[in-house]
Amino acid sequence: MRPSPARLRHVGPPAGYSLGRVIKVGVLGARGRVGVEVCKAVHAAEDMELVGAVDKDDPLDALTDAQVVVDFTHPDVVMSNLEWCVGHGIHTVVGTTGFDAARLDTVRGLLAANPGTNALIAPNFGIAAVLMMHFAQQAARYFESVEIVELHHPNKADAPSGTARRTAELVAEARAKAGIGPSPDATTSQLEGARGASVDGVHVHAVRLAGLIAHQEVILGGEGEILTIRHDTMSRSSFMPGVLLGIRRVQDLSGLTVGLDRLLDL
Ligand SMILES: NC(=O)C1=CN([C@@H]2O[C@H](COP(=O)(O)OP(=O)(O)OC[C@H]3O[C@@H](n4cnc5c(N)ncnc54)[C@H](OP(=O)(O)O)[C@@H]3O)[C@@H](O)[C@H]2O)C=CC1
Ligand SMILES: O=C(O)C1=N[C@H](C(=O)O)C[C@H](O)C1
Repeated sequence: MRPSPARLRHVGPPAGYSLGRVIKVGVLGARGRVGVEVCKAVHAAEDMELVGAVDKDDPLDALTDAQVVVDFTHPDVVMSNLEWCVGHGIHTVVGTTGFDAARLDTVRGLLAANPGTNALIAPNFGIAAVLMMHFAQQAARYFESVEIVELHHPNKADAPSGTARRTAELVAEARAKAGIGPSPDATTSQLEGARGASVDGVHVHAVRLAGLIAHQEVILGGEGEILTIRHDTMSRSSFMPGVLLGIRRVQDLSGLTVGLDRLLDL
């Protein structure tokens, strides 16, 4: 028998896990591009039951029976969704983007007021995307220059992407730890926006283009050479193994966990 690749070992039910234990799952954003995939994946999982599928203007009460709610909605509504779920003692797995340090602190406060309720918030549930971020963080300390280009479908609400923001934070953290200063840049005259947004000092450029799904390049430059780390999402089904892993694990976490990397052996 062919050995299963490590990525599959990480995403199936853990060894010793009883398939008799069915997790009741609700989905917020159920008619959205990702929400539809989540409903299909939960429905197909033997150890899960889809007990509520809610979209814009549907009553949240439809989620009352859920043990875990998955949220792929919109940065403008995710905080009130979280408030409702945590207030009802329901664990959450959140893919919706738009979380900065202040929002994460608010979530920590909500969870502290409802002990025993946990949340997993991840800017990207794709295993390859998580590895791309991890490799970028590892490489960051060896290069003088770094910039990030993220490329997405034109219906995306936020820019830059949550993944690009998080990658920039991780890269900036690694550079600071290694004592590397800002990337060299002698620009003195520019059209506003030409150099992208600065996230913790790392320049991030956002492309919105018909035909794309979700893609990112981290470009690192040093003496006479360039390293490009690129990730391409070819289908939104790629997020599902990570989402299912989050659903299976969130009940055993403690309070707030940020990033799918925290559930993997990286
Ligand atoms: N972490 C990850 O791996 C990934 C994260 N994302 C993020 O997930 C989010 C959703 O992405 P995507 O599926 O493409 O977006 P969509 O716009 O396709 O889906 C969002 C859905 O949520 C609905 N919605 C809006 N408000 C509410 C509400 N208050 N309650 C319930 N449902 C609501 C929307 O309805 P309507 O259209 O009527 O407004 C829509 O059907 C984004 O923030 C995106 O960046 C996306 C892919 C992967
Ligand atoms: O909106 C999307 O499509 C995606 N959003 C997430 C992000 O903002 O990083 C994840 C992925 O890039 C797809």
